[in-house]
Amino acid sequence: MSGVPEEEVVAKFLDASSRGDQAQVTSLLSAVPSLLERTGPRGWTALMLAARSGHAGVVQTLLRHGSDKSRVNSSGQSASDVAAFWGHEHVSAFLGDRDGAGVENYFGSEPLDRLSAKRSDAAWLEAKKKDPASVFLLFSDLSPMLHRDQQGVQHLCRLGYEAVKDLLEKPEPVLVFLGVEKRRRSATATENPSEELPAWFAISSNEDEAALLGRCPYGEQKCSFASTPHRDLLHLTHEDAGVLAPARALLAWHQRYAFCSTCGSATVSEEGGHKRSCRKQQCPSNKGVHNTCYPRTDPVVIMLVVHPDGNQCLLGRKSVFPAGMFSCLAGFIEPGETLEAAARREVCEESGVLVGAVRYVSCQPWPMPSQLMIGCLCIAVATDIVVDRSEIEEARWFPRQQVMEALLGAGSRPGPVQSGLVLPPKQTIAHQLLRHWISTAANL
Ligand SMILES: NC(=O)C1=CN([C@@H]2O[C@H](COP(=O)(O)OP(=O)(O)OC[C@H]3O[C@@H](n4cnc5c(N)ncnc54)[C@H](O)[C@@H]3O)[C@@H](O)[C@H]2O)C=CC1
Ligand SMILES: [Mg+2]
Ligand SMILES: [Mg+2]
Ligand SMILES: [Mg+2]
Ligand SMILES: [Zn+2]
Repeated sequence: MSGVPEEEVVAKFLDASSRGDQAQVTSLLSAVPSLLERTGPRGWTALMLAARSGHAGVVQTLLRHGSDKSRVNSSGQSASDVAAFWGHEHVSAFLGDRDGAGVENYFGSEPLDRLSAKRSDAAWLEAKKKDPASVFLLFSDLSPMLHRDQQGVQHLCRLGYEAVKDLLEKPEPVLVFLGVEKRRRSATATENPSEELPAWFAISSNEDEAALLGRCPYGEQKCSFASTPHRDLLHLTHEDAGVLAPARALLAWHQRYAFCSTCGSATVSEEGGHKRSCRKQQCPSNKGVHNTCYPRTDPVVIMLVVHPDGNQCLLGRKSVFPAGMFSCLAGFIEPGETLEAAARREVCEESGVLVGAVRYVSCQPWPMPSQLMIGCLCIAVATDIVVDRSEIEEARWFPRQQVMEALLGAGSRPGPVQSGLVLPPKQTIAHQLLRHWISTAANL
């Protein structure tokens, strides 16, 4: 058995994978390694077939041989999607990927341990600020300083204490303690478990941007400040995006809450930048429990509404979207409202469609400036569309096939695809809700 494998061998290999016959899978692979990525009907690989039947041993063998877990079948489903649909959680655990597509939403990773108890320990915070191992992220008007590495990947610039010392010495610098690095699970035996890992801070400055770039450790040519946050901040690594989300939301809050909303006096930053208290001692906001001194997070519900026929979904477009782009409907949750009620109200207000069941799927911090996007899948009970033109320009039911084709075409940047439909990029929860629907619909 050498050269291009015969169809018969391919069929035997795919069949062994579906049956969970690990011995046969291993022996066929060692004789013909190129079998690994061969596909059967509708683009199903051995990995997808093993995942569908929950054969963890075969899945691990195929992954060890280098099977590509990001590959999708002709319906746009990955092996991880298939395993999740059939409830094989033990299998989807090793098929999950952390860099974009599945399990974790962009802006949602938590690479730092927030250590909230240390925020009120002024001496500890002071020592951490001066620690040469500490990392400072520098922001100018809510834009972080970024640098591009040789592979073209964008990172947050990590500055040391010496580079920002003078900014820290200014009266009341806008500084936020973000947390300390998490200990890596593969810590070596020589590592001291009680040793503290580097602390991270975000600092905002209104100094001239060119002067700030001069502080960059990578050389000012390689660094820049993001000019269009909604676009430029979507191209960081997953971990950097997870640090940026709280940093930007907190700095935006400091920028906007310089005065007490109860009495109008100036406020002062406390607790490592996680609280702003009124300077006037007798102010009611300084007594009892008040939410005026804590950073705000605005809950927004975002819905993928599915037609009762199960084969179409409702998408809308705002007039500011790029040509051809449609996305999930979304709206702020109002005080005293459940997320289910908000989902039904926003869909009805914006499109006239009536929603029945609402099911939570996943959420995403959205630091522009401080929303928490709560993603739901909804089932429509009345499908006539009457658009509220003051909120959205158009809403339409899109067939599953068209969404699938557009998803396959939607990379990290929106771009026209054959179907004419442009979807938001994979870093948005809107995109992930669409993927979720496609992967849990027919053909599995
Ligand atoms: N990550 C993603 O995939 C997506 C994120 N979004 C975000 O969700 C947010 C909300 O979606 P919209 O359709 O605009 O909401 P929406 O349908 O509730 O309409 C927005 C209007 O609601 C009012 N409003 C009520 N509470 C508000 C608050 N706390 N802050 C600001 N405005 C408030 C304002 O008049 C505003 O113009 C957007 O700002 C956008 O940033 C929206 C869609 C996709
Ligand atoms: Mg609305
Ligand atoms: Mg809306
Ligand atoms: Mg609204
Ligand atoms: Zn006050």
